[in-house]
Formats: sequence, C-alpha cells, structure tokens
Amino acid sequence: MGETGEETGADGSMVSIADYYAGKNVLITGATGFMGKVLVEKLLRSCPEVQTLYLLVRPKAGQSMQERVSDMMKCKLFDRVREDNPDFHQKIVPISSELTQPALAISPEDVERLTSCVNIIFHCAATIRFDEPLKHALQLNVIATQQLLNLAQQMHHLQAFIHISTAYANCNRRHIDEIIYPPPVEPKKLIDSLEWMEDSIVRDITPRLIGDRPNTYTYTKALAECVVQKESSKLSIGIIRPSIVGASWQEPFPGWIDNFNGPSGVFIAAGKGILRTMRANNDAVADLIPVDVVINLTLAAGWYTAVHRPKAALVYNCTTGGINPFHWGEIEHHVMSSFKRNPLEQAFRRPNANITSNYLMNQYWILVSHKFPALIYDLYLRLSGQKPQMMRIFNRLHKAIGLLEYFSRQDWEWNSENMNMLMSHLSPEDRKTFNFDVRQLNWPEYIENYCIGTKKYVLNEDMSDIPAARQHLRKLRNIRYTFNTLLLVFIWRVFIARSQMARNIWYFVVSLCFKFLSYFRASSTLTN
Ligand SMILES: CCCCCCCCCCCCCCCCCC(=O)SCCNC(=O)CCNC(=O)[C@H](O)C(C)(C)COP(=O)(O)OP(=O)(O)OC[C@H]1O[C@@H](n2cnc3c(N)ncnc32)[C@H](O)[C@@H]1OP(=O)(O)O
Ligand SMILES: NC(=O)C1=CN([C@@H]2O[C@H](COP(=O)(O)OP(=O)(O)OC[C@H]3O[C@@H](n4cnc5c(N)ncnc54)[C@H](OP(=O)(O)O)[C@@H]3O)[C@@H](O)[C@H]2O)C=CC1
Repeated sequence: MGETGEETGADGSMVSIADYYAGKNVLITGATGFMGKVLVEKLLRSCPEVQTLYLLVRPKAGQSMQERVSDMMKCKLFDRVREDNPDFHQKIVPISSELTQPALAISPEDVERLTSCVNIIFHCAATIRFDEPLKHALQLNVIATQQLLNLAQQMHHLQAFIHISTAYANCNRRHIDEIIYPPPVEPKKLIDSLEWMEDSIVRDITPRLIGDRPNTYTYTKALAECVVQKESSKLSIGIIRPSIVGASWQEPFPGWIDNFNGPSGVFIAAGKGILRTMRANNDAVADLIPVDVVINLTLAAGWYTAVHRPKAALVYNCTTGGINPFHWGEIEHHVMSSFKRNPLEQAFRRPNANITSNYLMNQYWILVSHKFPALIYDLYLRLSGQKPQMMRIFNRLHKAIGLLEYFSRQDWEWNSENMNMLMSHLSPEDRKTFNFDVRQLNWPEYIENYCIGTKKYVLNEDMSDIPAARQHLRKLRNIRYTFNTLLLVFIWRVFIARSQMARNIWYFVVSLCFKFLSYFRASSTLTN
C-alpha cells in the first residue's frame, strides 16, 4: 500500500472531499453500468480538480471500448458536466479490460501505467442478474475481485480500495450489522472445485450450494466480501452495501434511471397496464435507495478511507428502512397514481396493479387479469393476421417478478451506524455537496420523479405526448365498459334467461339492492 491521504489542509483544517480528490488518479470498474456512470459524472462535476479517471471497459456488441466511452459521455446524464467543462472527456482514459479473463486482460503497458499512478479504486463491476449460472457469477463477482485486489497491491500510491457490495449479500439473516459475516463456503475451495466440474453438474448442485440465499448473485456477492476482507491488512478498504438502488433523487437531476433492473421494470410494466398483480407484502419496508445517495456515500467513504486509513475494512450499510421507512403498499399507491397523472404511451390496459401476499389470490388475478386478456389479445392478433406476442410477454414478466418476489415479500433490518459516523465527519459544505442524509427524502415526490424518469429516460417517451396518452387511457376505459356490458348481457342470455331458478335468484338480488338503496337514502335524508 502506498502513501497516506493528507489529513489536513495547509491551514490545519480537515481537507474537504473535493480537495482530497484534487490531483488524484482514480480507477473505476463497471463505469458503463448504471451506478458507475453516476459515479463518473459526480466525480467530474463535484471534484473538478480530479486528475484522471481510468475506466476499465470491455468492447461490446460490435463497439470498441473507445466508442462505448464516447457514447456514454454523450448521454444526457453528463449535460451538467458538459456545461461546466466542455473538455471533461480529457480527464477520462479508457483501459481495455475483460474482467473474466486472467489478469483482467489488461495489457502490460496499461498495468505499468496503473500501478505507477492510481490513488483510489472504486470496484463497481459485477453481474447483477439473478439467474446467472454459478460459474459465471463466481468468475465475475469473486475471481475478478480477487484479481483486482492483486493488481491493487502492486500500486505504489494507492490510498483506498472501495468495493461495491449489496445490502442483500447476507439476506439469509433478518438483522444485518456492518460486519463481514463468515462465508457460506471458503471462496478458494469453491473456485478450485468448480474449476473441473462440467456446467451441467454445477447447475445441479447450485441450489444446495446457495442454501438459504435466493440466487447466485447474493451468494457470490457474500463470497466477494470475504475475498476483500482478506486483503484488509494490506490495503485500506471500504465496502458499500446499497439496498435496492433506484432513480436519482436530486443529482444531476431528479428521476434519472436507465435500466429495467429491480423495481424499475415492475413500475414500467404496471404503468403500461401489463402487470396487474404481484406478490408483495403491503406492510414490508421497501428499502429503495436513490442512486445519487449511494454515489455520494461512496465518494465520501473513499475520502474517509484514504484520510483515516481504518485498521479493518469498514462496511457501510447504505439503506433507508431504519431511517426513513416506506412500504411496498405505499409504493404501489404512489406508482399507480403517478402513472395515472403522467401515463405511459400505448398502454395495454389502464394502470391498475395490486400487490397481495396471498398466493392463491395472486394466482387467481394472474389467471383473470394476465392470462385471460393476453389470450384474447393474441386471438385478436391472430385474426388480424399478426403474430401473437402477449402470452410470450407475460411469460417473461412472470419469470422476472418470480425472481424479485423474494425481496418484496419480507423485510430486513440493517444497522447503519457507519453511515451516521461518516456523516458526522463531513464539513457542513460537504454534507450539502455529497448529501446522503435520507431523512430529508420525500417519498411521494421521489416516486413521482422516478416514474417520470422511467418514461423519459428508459422508454424515451416525450412529456408533450401526455395528452395523447391520456386520450388512449380514456379509449381503453370505454373498451372496458363496453366489454363488461357485453359480458353481462352474454351471462344473462346464456345462464339466467334460460332457468326459472336463476331468474328468481337474480330478481331477489336486484330487489335486495333496491331495498338497501332506498333504506340508505331514507336514513341519509333523516340525518340531514
Ligand atoms: C406498482 C407495483 C408496485 C410493486 C411493488 C413491488 C416491486 C418489487 C420490486 C422488488 C425489487 C427487488 C430488487 C432486489 C434487488 C437486490 C439488490 C441488488 O443488489 S442487485 C440489482 C438488481 N438486479 C436485478 O434487478 C436483476 C434482475 N434481472 C434479471 O435477473 C434478468 O433481467 C431477468 C432474469 C429478470 C430477465 O432475464 P431475461 O429474460 O434473459 O431478459 P434480459 O435481462 O436479457 O432482458 C431482455 C430485454 O428485456 C428488457 N427487460 C428486462 N426486464 C424487463 C422488465 N421487467 N420489463 C420490461 N423489459 C424488461 C431488457 O432491458 C432487455 O432489453 P434489450 O436489451 O434486449 O432491448
Ligand atoms: N442496481 C442495484 O440495485 C444494486 C447494485 N449493487 C451493486 O452495484 C454495482 C453496480 O451495479 P449496477 O451499476 O446496477 O450494475 P450494471 O449491470 O448496470 O453494471 C455492471 C457493470 O459491470 C461491467 N461488467 C460486467 N461484466 C464485465 C466484464 N466481464 N468485464 C468488464 N466489465 C464488466 C459492466 O460493463 P458492460 O457495460 O461492458 O456490460 C457494467 O459497467 C454492482 O457491484 C452491484 O452488485 C448493489 C445493490 C443494488
């Protein structure tokens, strides 16, 4: 490990976060991902004196790493940085790297360059898929982390290594402290044993290995924490554990989001009127955390780790539930009302999703509100000479929500003392610039911006089209009324009009309703 971070400025006062990053060379993995992009943007905007950002990037989908990084910098997320400094791209140096390859596939020249100048590492890259085969998740989330740590140890001027984990790495526990729990298995042993196994054998034993964790993602993230901890005597390490990372709260502008992960895909499916039911506990805490909060905390933790050099790796549970709780029932309410005010274009049905913790109820609504309409719509498509597609969409949706339900049906308690400790070390100015105080978060406002963000930045829909989208919802409502009326007439003709007994029951029910109505009217006249 290289030199220490400067604890105080020239006047003896504690250096601010921006002052600390001034002149520093920063290495970032996962910079093309959702959180990585926000990290790069914030560093450039709020720490304008930072020297160079080295981004480990792989070529992908026919694009070279240079092209990918140039595209990334054109993104709307960087508008504010571009305004402040049109030449900001000069601070960014992409380094070709495929994290699943030996030595991360970094060229010897680049290794030389990195080891001689990097001061701080932010390790964001990971596979976050819940259905990732164990071998691949292990390769990327654990082995690549180990290789990055090996590289970090060769760096002469490294002051801090910040690893992004997840608050759900230990989701097999109800209460989660800011400590690294013993691993479910010794990572090295697992790596050695899986190496010679065929993929089909690994697939068969995966459920036994992951035990009471829901997927290979949380399992390998737990193993990665242990791998990181093992190096904490040689490096100054911080581990950030965010819960469910959502759209931005304030920075660089409210509601920025660029993917379907976590709740975003659920919100969109509900806004499009496709998703009508999902298993979730109304009263369970929905531990969403805005991406800008996570990034502010990450940068502050980088500063703290470099300046204070804690003896053991410090873990920061970055969650909202214990500080400013909000529940899935409330999320459902606000998401629905937001999409009614700001509808998405070309909705399949009017947005009306309900969550329930009851398995049978959910199955009933899947049948009535998902499969039946999909069947009718596919029939319509077939009859009009088009390819049926709705059932296929629902099957994919059911697979996705099936993987998410583990997280929406229960809640966890996270201790977040280190987050509070970190906040207490910031100057009032830094507390504003790198705000991660979620007590100030106004949930209804945040959810509204989140939903608008999915519309604008994920679906690329224009806000000026909202009147047309509203008109479309009115059309859908009229179709529903017409359909219900036709169904009632059909039921009457087929079942009631043909049987005396059914007619008697029908008249009895109708007269009971009338009696109830006149009683209700009479009693309300008396009270007035
Ligand atoms: C109003 C109701 C209120 C409800 C309240 C309840 C909400 C509950 C939400 C609970 C969230 C819990 C999250 C827990 C997070 C743990 C935190 C973390 O650490 S880790 C972070 C969390 N990690 C995660 O969240 C990862 C979870 N995701 C996965 O594991 C996989 O995506 C998959 C298995 C679900 C689908 O795999 P597969 O079938 O192979 O599909 P591909 O992936 O290959 O995508 C193909 C295409 O489809 C697109 N698209 C994708 N999703 C959706 C969608 N929902 N819709 C539409 N589209 C979607 C996608 O963009 C792509 O487009 P293109 O590029 O082709 O154009
Ligand atoms: N999103 C969330 O809700 C949460 C995320 N986290 C953690 O935050 C971190 C970032 O997550 P997020 O930004 O959402 O994830 P994304 O999937 O958006 O980004 C993943 C990043 O990792 C890179 N990467 C993946 N595989 C490789 C590879 N083989 N070689 C090089 N780079 C690779 C991706 O690059 P490429 O563009 O080339 O694919 C991308 O830049 C992860 O560690 C995750 O575990 C923790 C809690 C919640």
